[in-house]
Amino acid sequence: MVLLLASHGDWQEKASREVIEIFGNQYPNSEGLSKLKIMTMIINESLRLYGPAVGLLRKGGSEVRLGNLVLPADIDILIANVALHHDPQQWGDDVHLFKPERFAEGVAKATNYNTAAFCPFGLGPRTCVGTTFALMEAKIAVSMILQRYTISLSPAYVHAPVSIITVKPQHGIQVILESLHHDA
Ligand code: HEM
Repeated sequence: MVLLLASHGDWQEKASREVIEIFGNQYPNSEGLSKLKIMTMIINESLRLYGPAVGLLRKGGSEVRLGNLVLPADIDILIANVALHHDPQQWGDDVHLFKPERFAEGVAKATNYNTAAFCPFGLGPRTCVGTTFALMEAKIAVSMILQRYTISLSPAYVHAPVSIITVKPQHGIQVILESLHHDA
C-alpha cells in the first residue's frame, strides 16, 4: 500500500485530505476509522494487486462434480486467488492498473456480486480470523503516516514482488518521507 501511495500521488493526496478532514492532528479513533472511504478503496485495490496470500489451500473429501470437471476424492486443491484478482474478464483490460475507483461503491459492486472474485482473506468457514484486525491496523498506521508526511518513491526502488509464503518486495520498498510540518 505504501508503494502504491508513493507511486500514485493523486490517490495519496486524496487519502491525506480524507485523513486530515476526519482526524485533523488527533490520534485515529474508531468512529473516524469507519468513515475512511478513500482509504478503504485504496486498501482493497492494494490487496487486489498485491495481496499477501496468492492461494488458498483446500482438501477435497469426497468426489465432487463441478460443471464438466470431476474432482476425485482426497485431493489437495490450490485456489489461486492471485489469478482471480488479475482476471481481465472480471476486472477489465486495465486489470493491472491501480484504480481504487473500482471499489467506490463497495466490494459487491466492484465484483459484480461475485463473492469469489475478490478474496484476499480467503473464503468460507476457514476465512482469515485476522481480517478486521489487519484492516484496522493498516488504516491506523497509514492514517498516522499521512497526518505527518508525504511519501515518494526513492530512485533506488526496484520492482520485484516475490511470493515466499506471502507476497513481499524482494529488495524492500525504499521511500522518501517529507514532513508536512516544517518545524517537525
Ligand atoms: C493483510 C493481512 C492478512 C491477509 C491478506 C490474510 C490472509 C489470510 C488468508 C488468505 C487465509 C486463508 C483463508 C482461507 O483458506 O480461506 C488466512 C487465514 C488465517 N489468518 Fe490471515 N491474513 C492477514 C492477517 C492476519 C492477521 C493479522 C491474523 C491474526 C491476528 C491472521 C490470522 C489468520 C488465521 C488464524 C488464519 C487461519 C484460519 C483458519 O484456518 O480457520 N491473519 N489469512
